[in-house]
Amino acid sequence: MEEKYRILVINPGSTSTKIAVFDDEKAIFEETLRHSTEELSKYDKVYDQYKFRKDIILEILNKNNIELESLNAIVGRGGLLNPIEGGTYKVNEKMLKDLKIGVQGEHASNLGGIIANEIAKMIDKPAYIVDPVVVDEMEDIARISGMPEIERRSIVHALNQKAVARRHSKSKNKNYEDINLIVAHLGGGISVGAHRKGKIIDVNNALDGEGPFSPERSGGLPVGDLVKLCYSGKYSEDEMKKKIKGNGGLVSYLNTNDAREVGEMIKEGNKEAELVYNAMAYQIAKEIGSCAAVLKGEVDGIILTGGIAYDKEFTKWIEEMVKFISNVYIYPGEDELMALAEGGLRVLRGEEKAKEY
Ligand SMILES: Nc1ncnc2c1ncn2[C@@H]1O[C@H](COP(=O)(O)OP(=O)(O)OP(=O)(O)O)[C@@H](O)[C@H]1O
Ligand SMILES: CCCC(=O)O
Repeated sequence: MEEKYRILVINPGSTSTKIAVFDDEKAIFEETLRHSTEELSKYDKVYDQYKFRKDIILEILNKNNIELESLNAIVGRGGLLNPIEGGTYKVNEKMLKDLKIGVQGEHASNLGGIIANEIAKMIDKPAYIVDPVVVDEMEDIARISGMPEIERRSIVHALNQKAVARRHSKSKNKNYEDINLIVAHLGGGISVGAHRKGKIIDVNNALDGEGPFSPERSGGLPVGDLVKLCYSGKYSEDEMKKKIKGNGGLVSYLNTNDAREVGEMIKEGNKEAELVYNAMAYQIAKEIGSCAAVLKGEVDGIILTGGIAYDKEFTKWIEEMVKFISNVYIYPGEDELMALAEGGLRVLRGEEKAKEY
């Protein structure tokens, strides 16, 4: 009989930690632990939160009668490590060091590998991360920015993009590694990736001012005007960074990062809201068009996923602009916990070898 595996998965976000325990592909419980600004403001750095978050996870496992010893592995969401190719990675010392210092910056997901490792150590079981946001499968040609001092980087919702792309391929009885897809993750940040035969060969950097604007990020900007604003004396460096990430996009025009609220504004006749929301769809469609060029027009499907993909009117605007390229498929929301479990299971079952960071 086939062996069964029990996996704890941990997905730390900026204001929450989502956890679940899976018996093979079946979630036996799932919980979102919310952290108030007050709780988190005690900590200077993201890394300093790890013990606080780990202790709550252990408490919840205990409350749900999950014996730590019953777990076969712990899988955390991977963070801003050095660029790596997609897959499941064993947490090792070098990774822990880079997650701790935030080698490419601070991000709540840096805690995923750290907490997974801490819990795994208690029971002498392996800890893994899967498809972190730094998955980098870009081709050399895509790295050239046009200014030698600046190289383009891949920062992408790889976990959800790859999980949805695999799920879609399976539904079409194809291997992800045999087809070409364009995947647009429409969340708080937006990344649009060109997937060629299982690799994301180009994508906009979703954290740092590339691609479409998003609910709270500016996306790409006219650079001359941006330089002028930086030197206008009106804003500090931190304030400028905040205008690009955090207070950019929908927030800067409409004072909300909630696409549902924008939908309500439009229903109430707010013309500015309509124009701005429409512009976000327009920029996403343009980015999909760029990916189609990267894939030389050989596109087996366009996938829209993430929270905003629930908005049928919004996805219709995009579809109208890009359906000439390929069929559009909608996978609303994200299933990152399941994606983490699937990544762990592929290794435990010997279908994939864990990679070394
Ligand atoms: N039913 C819905 N209809 C329209 N928009 C929605 C719906 N549900 C969520 N959203 C929007 O989706 C956005 C958040 O998406 P999501 O939850 O994927 O992002 P996140 O996990 O916070 O960030 P990220 O995906 O960048 O990691 C918000 O703007 C939210 O308003
Ligand atoms: C791709 C970066 C993840 C995020 O939106 O924070």
